[in-house]
Amino acid sequence: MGILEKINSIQEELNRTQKNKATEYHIGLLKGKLARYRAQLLEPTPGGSSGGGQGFEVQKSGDARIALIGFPSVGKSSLLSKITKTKSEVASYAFTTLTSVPGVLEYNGAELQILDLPGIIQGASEGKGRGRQVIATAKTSDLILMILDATKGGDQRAILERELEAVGIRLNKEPPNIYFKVKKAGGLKFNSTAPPKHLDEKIVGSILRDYKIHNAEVLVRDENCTVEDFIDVINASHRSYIKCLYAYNKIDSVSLEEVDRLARQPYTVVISCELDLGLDDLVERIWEDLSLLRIFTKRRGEQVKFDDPMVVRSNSSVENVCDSIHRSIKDKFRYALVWGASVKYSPQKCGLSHMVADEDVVSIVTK
Ligand SMILES: Nc1nc2c(ncn2[C@@H]2O[C@H](COP(=O)(O)OP(=O)(O)OP(=O)(O)O)[C@@H](O)[C@H]2O)c(=O)[nH]1
Ligand SMILES: [K+]
Ligand SMILES: [Mg+2]
Repeated sequence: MGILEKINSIQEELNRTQKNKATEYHIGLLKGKLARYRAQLLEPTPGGSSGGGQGFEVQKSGDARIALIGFPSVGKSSLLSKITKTKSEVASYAFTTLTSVPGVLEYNGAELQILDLPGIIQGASEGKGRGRQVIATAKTSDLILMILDATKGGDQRAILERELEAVGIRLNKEPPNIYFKVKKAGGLKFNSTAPPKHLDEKIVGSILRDYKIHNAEVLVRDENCTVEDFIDVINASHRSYIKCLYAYNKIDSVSLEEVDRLARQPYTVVISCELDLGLDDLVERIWEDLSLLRIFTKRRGEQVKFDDPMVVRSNSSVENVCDSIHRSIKDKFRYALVWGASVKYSPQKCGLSHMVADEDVVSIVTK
């Protein structure tokens, strides 16, 4: 049996199995197996073409990457053409876009790379259409912008989420709070800070045996962790935790009541590329979701250039700021003077580990 058939047969068995206390253990094991086969599917085959599918990978550029994901003809290319200077072909037929088309959105002094991609369809994660390549590209992004068609109701959103889930993308979720380490000997050491409600040593041990892992340390730090969370932790190298913003396009063609209903969904904005509605709000939400920080660097004796910020990721320290300026600056680092929201006094003398905040001014003092 090929991997795809194995995946399908497990999927069928999962669909057949009623969910209750008695089958919980069996379902957990099946899910563990499913994740193992899916991971194999994504491994590049030796000598052959890569299962993950690089295909049309574009060079990353700018301060962050945003991938446009959605069914065909929902308006991905229309959006790229609206919010960047790049023109991507727009047409009423499906699969107009056949490769990835990068555009640049300049906002708040940052350069954001927006990737227009071919439409994906149900079954994309198993290689339907160019789905596998599209999803592999989405996995490299800092934010997924899921474009949905407001006129098409139904479960577009859920179908796309399942396709992304199937290749290990986790949307708007933090990595599970479980410590996991494979050991050379000593069997399974299972511990938790508080008794987990949905996990126990028996299921954890069985899933690990299926992965041929016999010695490991597991510490569950959150009582709400599920079997799925534990499976994600074993497969951590295949998991990507990515923020997702949902944009319903074509709101010009539905009733106000429907627009209102869609706009109330979590992580959602409503837009019309055709009538230019909601696009400014969308860009602002993209910026917020990326949580980028603007840092103004100041050389000794010079004025701060407030029109030219340096952009770093959230949770950045003075050390990260140094690395963004120049690779070797850390070797000569004495201290940093920081003005702004991250310090009590302005300026304050700070070390490499000091965490910076949006719009801080940083001056590096070197030896
Ligand atoms: N009514 C309406 N139509 C729109 C809107 N935005 C795009 N369209 C139309 O939707 C159709 C598809 O637009 P595209 O931008 O090509 O869609 P796409 O998602 O890039 O399509 P593929 O590349 O084929 O996957 C075109 O006929 C557009 O004119 C909108 O806001 N309202
Ligand atoms: K189209
Ligand atoms: Mg397109």
